[in-house]
Amino acid sequence: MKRILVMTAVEAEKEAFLRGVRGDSRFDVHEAGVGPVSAAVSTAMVLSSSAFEYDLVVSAGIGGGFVGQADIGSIVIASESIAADLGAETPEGFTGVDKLGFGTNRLPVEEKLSSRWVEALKADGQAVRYGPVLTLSTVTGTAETAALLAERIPGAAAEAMEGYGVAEAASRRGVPFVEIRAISNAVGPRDRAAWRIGDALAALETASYHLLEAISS
Ligand SMILES: O=C(O)c1cccc(C(=O)CC[C@H]2O[C@@H](n3cnc4c(=O)[nH]cnc43)[C@H](O)[C@@H]2O)c1
Repeated sequence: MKRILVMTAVEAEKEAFLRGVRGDSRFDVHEAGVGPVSAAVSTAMVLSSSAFEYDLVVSAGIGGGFVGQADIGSIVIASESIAADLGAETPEGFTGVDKLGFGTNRLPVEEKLSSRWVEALKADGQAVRYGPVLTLSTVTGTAETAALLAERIPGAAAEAMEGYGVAEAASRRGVPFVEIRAISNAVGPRDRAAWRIGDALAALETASYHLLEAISS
């Protein structure tokens, strides 16, 4: 693999990723900003202006883990990226754009690489989960919303705010996509005191190191 574009929301995530890949020159890491729109626009701008042809686009950062799926400090590698609030509120509950007939709110990942990444992390004894990662414009802040999301998307492992935007931009250019989330908090009642951002950034650094192994195997 010759050239990999990595999009993080903020600088702290970018720095953690760069530490993990030991400055490997195949990686271009950019800050995308917080949220799906900023992430999509930033990714599209890099892809359209870069002198490089990228072999892979990665959305990397911290995220919330669904209780029972991904503990704080663990890693989630996305099995798919889901725009979980892209749709309509109806009397029967949320209906996604796919069911409304307006396209899709699920985008695929590069599965072989994602699986190799999971195996490399497991071989190193890291806590890792392979499952759907939700992209939302609003951070879940109640147990009720967390339960609704988990019911609507069985197996949902993590939520964040950028992955689907990055995936959409990559998809438009036909570039394979993967997403990694290092878990900083539990999805549910808002409790900023419970965040473990430092632990999540350390996990993100470790995980990015194992991406080196996954792309080489
Ligand atoms: O103010 C709060 O209660 C709160 C709780 C969790 C996350 C936030 C953020 O503003 C984080 C935004 C930033 O970090 C990613 N992230 C991390 N945890 C989550 C989450 O549980 N749900 C969604 N995004 C999360 C996200 O990708 C952003 O880049 C505030």
